Amino acid sequence: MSVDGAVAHPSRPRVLSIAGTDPTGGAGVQADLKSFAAHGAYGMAVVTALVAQNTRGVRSTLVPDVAFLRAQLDTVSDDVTVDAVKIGMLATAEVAAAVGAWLTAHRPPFVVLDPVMVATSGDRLLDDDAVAAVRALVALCDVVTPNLPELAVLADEPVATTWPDAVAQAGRLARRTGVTVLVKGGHLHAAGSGPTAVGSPDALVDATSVIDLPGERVATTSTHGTGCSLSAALAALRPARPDWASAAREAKAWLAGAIAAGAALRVGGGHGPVDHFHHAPGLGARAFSDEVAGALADATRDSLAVPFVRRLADGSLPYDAFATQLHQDALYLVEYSRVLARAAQLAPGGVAQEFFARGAHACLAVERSLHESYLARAHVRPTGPASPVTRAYVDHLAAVAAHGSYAEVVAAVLPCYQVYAQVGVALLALAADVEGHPYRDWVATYGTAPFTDHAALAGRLADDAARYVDPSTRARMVAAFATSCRHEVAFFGQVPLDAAAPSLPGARVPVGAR
Ligand SMILES: Nc1ncnc2c1ncn2[C@@H]1O[C@H](COP(=O)(O)OP(=O)(O)O)[C@@H](O)[C@H]1O
Ligand SMILES: Cc1ncc(COP(=O)(O)O)c(N)n1
Repeated sequence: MSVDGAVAHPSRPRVLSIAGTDPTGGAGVQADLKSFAAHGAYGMAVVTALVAQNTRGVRSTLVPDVAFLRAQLDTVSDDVTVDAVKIGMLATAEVAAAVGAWLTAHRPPFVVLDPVMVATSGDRLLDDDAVAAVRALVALCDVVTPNLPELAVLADEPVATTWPDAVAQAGRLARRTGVTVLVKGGHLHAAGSGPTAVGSPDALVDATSVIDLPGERVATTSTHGTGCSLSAALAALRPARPDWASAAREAKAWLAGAIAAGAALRVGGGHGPVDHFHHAPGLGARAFSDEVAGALADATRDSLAVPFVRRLADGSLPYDAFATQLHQDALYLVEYSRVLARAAQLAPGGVAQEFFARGAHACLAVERSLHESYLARAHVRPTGPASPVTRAYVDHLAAVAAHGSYAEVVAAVLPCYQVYAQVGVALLALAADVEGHPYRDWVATYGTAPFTDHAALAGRLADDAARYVDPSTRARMVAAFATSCRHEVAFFGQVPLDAAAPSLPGARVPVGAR
């Protein structure tokens, strides 16, 4: 008896695969477990046969003693409540009988049988003398999922060559056994009905009704394990769906996407597997912001340690030093605006394009207001070209903008938002302790919304951009971000403090993006 507390409702259906193996992961228990996970089920597996196979074919099969199979089955059911079962490759009559005996003793609520007989590669996976045992097992299940040749064997009739014939044959099998038949049309073309118009239909057929499950045919060789994956999806979905038809429709739609995405996996040179997780493309990917969080934290810490920033924090920074820095900032912003405009040009559209286009405009607006406010008040109004430090930063950004993809440009411009936001938040907290702090308003521009919101949104846009890039682009994104971080620190440290005049309190700052 299972002891896992059958009273409490489990967070996920507990679904068991009873099947053979495929070490290349496309069929058998390996495919079933992926299919279970892809549908949110907790997967378990009992192995009926060890199969040395790959996408090209089966080399050999080892069927463990049936006593060991029974031991595996009992080990599961003695401990775990099984909500649904998917049965696949049975290999021999003895294995089929042992599974039948276990099912009779421990009948889980939902049982799907994929009557595996021949692999996509053409290799036999069921002994000839095991057919009677599989037929006997059918009666113990809820749904059986034969392809056309398997349907013919179970019905003991010739292979159907047209789809209406196949559905009619499934109806006869359903009436004879009392079991629902999910008949699969993937073999229709091989059965000789021609490549046109038929698509890849399936149908859920019971004694009295036929539910069509139409499907487009995908032109691909990635069909290894399609039957395994479909039947496993059906078992995984059924405990959380109202009926078999809902589960089957959903499983079929998912499988179509999995087949279409299979070739991109680049697994094997024969009939490749399907992509069980095609519907979750971001799975396993680390967010770009998480990956560069260390570089951002280092740049923030190093910036806060720069004498210029420390004296900005305690309010003792001489005003002309501040003005000299802002002059460089203004020169920087004019060039940074061009790079943001490039990001807007390359952006996929929508929020990203608008964000960067607005940012490009805001830089020019802020540059103008810096001249009208802070710089106008300096004792000696700073003039002159960009410093080597400013130039180096701008050149780096321009190089990425000229040669890089959208994702790289976003990564390169991000530290300007994020280092300033983080430094701004820290400075604002420090400035709060200083009465009459002369730079409080300037600091607040970067340490509060909307600037901090803009920095966060820029981070999310970088995460979005990073999600689908290849590994080398991702590495260039990280490098561009890290380089910009170093330029940010150098930018804060570029004004020599000794030569500066005394501080001038009461500064006012325009609000806007940096
Ligand atoms: N080329 C294809 N395009 C779309 N769906 C397919 C294709 N080949 C098979 N299918 C679908 O995959 C599932 C398995 O079908 P089938 O190949 O008939 O069974 P099996 O894998 O057991 O031989 C069915 O839902 C079928 O409609
Ligand atoms: C262990 C095992 N079970 C089933 C299949 C059938 O695969 P397909 O779904 O491609 O017919 C297989 N190749 N290997």
